[in-house]
Amino acid sequence: MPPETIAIAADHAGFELKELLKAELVRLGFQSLDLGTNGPESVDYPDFADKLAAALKEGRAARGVLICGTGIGISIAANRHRHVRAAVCHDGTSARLARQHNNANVLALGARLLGPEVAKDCLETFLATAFEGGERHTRRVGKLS
Ligand SMILES: O=C(CO)[C@H](O)[C@H](O)[C@H](O)COP(=O)(O)O
Repeated sequence: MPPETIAIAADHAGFELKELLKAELVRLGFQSLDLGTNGPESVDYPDFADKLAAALKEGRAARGVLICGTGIGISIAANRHRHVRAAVCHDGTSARLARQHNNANVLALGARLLGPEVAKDCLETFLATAFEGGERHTRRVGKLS
């Protein structure tokens, strides 16, 4: 079976962490779909959230990672798309619960807030954790869309 493709995008604040997490994705056995930005020049995070939302909608990836300075702006932008459930995570626990309870399909990270090891832990946990399902979580997630 081919490796699962994970879409990844960032603004200028998240560019460096995106590069690091791309390598981490390969180490974890995934393939990355890099949607930019491709350098440290200032860009607007909504543009990259929109690119990732489009990739998910078109089936080019089922899950994604978005990075800006705090994870906040880019997650707000991504969550304007009905098919996106983007969760800003700060540690392994929030990443695990974002999957188990919220069935989040996008991990949002703040590159100016997290060290590389914590960011890698968020990524690995997010990708390894399944939605818990069950009546209450399924009902609540259903109400989101
Ligand atoms: O949207 C944000 C704040 O929630 C992100 O952290 C952005 O990356 C940040 O606003 C970019 O700031 P800059 O001063 O333009 O580098």
